[in-house]
Amino acid sequence: MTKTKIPGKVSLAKVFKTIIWPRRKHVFIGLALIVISRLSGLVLPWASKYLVDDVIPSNNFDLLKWLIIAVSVAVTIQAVTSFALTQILSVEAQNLISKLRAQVQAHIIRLPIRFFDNAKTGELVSRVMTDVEGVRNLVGTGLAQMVGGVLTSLICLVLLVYISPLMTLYVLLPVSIFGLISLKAFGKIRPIFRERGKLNAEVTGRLTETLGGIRVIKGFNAEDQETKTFEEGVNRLFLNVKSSLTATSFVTSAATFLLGLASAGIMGIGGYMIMDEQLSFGDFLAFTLLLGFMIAPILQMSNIGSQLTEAFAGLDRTEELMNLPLEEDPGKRNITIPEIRGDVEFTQVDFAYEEGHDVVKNISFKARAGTVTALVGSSGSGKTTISGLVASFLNPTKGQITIDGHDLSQISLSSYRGQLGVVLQDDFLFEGTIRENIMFPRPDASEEALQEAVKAAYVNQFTDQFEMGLETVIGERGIKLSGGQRQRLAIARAILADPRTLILDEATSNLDAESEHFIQASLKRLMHGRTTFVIAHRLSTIRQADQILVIEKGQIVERGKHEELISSQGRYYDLYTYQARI
Ligand SMILES: Nc1ncnc2c1ncn2[C@@H]1O[C@H](COP(=O)(O)OP(=O)(O)OP(=O)(O)O)[C@@H](O)[C@H]1O
Repeated sequence: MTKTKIPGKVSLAKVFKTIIWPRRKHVFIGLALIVISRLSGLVLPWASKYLVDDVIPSNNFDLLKWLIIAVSVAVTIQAVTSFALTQILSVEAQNLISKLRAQVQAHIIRLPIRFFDNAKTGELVSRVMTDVEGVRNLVGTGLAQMVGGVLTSLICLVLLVYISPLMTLYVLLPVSIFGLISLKAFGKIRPIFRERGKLNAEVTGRLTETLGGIRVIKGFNAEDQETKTFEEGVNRLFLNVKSSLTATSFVTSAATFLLGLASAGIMGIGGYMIMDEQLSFGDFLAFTLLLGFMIAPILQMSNIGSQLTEAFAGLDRTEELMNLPLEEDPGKRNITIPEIRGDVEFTQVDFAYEEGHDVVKNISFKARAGTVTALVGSSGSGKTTISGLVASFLNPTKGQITIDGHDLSQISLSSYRGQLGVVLQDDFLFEGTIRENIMFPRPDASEEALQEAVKAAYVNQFTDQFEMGLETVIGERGIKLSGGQRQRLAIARAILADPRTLILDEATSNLDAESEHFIQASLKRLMHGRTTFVIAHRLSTIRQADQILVIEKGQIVERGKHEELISSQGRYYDLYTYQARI
């Protein structure tokens, strides 16, 4: 095989150790079956020799009967073994694909938020679903066919030599040339396959975004633009496939030509030898048939070779992802907090998305357990970044954040986030029922708890009017609900999750007075008794806050309660008066 020679992240040894060896039972059974299958396949050509040389000339009906029985048994064995082979190997390969997909998904979902800032969703989807598919060629019938093919070729070779060493020698020359050509060709194809995986992911990624943003695209009449971008993407994909097709078709044509040449030669040499009585008719017939059996797997090799190349290219890309370090590092995050009170403290915290460009600087404040801290300030001042630091989505580049006195960077994320709740502006709702969306952080919550949350967030105010009530399906991202309804649903979800610490990014949408009233009331209920950080846009929320932090250019420029800040007539007063962001 050519694969070991090509520089790549996944070596043949590693694939053998991690993918093939753990499935050795399946692979060995598969190989045994393929050997049996191929050996029984040889009975037919070998029987022809006896038919022509022994049965026909001497009218040997008894031998004819045995020959037919032998061929029928062999054909039956062949059929049964190839069926069993597919069952065992293909099923195991699909099983492996499912496991790998689950592993890759589990890894990706545990990568830090920063990874997702720089990745396209659709591209990641393609990496989970498509990149691992190639392994079916490693565990599935691809590898078995290849090994079986090599074996059949070798056995045929021995039989060919036995029949006529001279003709065999003549055949081996073009076959060796073909072998060299295909080795070279597959060396060229692997990088093309790697590139194809990348292109495929890019094109799928863009398409997913386009479909997700269909309203904006239609709103700006940008359909043509999007179609053009997509066409460019699929065209690049086409060019990639085309270049690999050129290499594979070259291999196939080379095979046809060289092997055709061999057959013509055999005709000549064989014909001459029969006339010269060095070779019997039966031998000639068996030689030609066996030659076919020897060559067929070699031809198949070009196909299997590209399948295996594809498998390796996909595994390379998967390996790249699996090597990315996870967000949760048990070596570093070794404090488990079973139950938090919710005292949060920032001490001289800096954070930069890009090295050297601090987005928040020297942030110090205390948020006592159960209090509400409102973050206000103009757009881009760093409010979301600070709340991301509280959620540990981001880690300070300098300074320290503590929860109940423990350094947040050392607390195990699962123990912390299990007690954290987030309600974001563009909240995550998925295709499913209202009930499923509310229960998703706590799928085992009781019906009473659910009903309580539904009431506390005034969700029943609108679900009662739906024919299906809580069982109403809301469409992808909650598209079938109004903005206010979506907010209430997200609040009900957080109430049901009952977190100790809460991050709330208030939606800015202007709602009618009644909706506004329900949302204010449900927010009040949600924030009660929890350490809350709220990026606040509602005056009512800000008035309730125990402390307001006014953020400008990543720094706290003012702090205090609403009345205090109004009376000091500083930045907050300006914001409040001009209603710039409040
Ligand atoms: N993922 C990111 N990568 C690089 N820079 C970012 C990223 N997210 C935010 N920034 C930058 O950090 C700064 C602060 O952004 P942040 O989102 O915290 O502001 P904000 O106060 O929440 O703004 P808004 O009220 O408009 O949501 C901005 O200048 C923004 O461009």
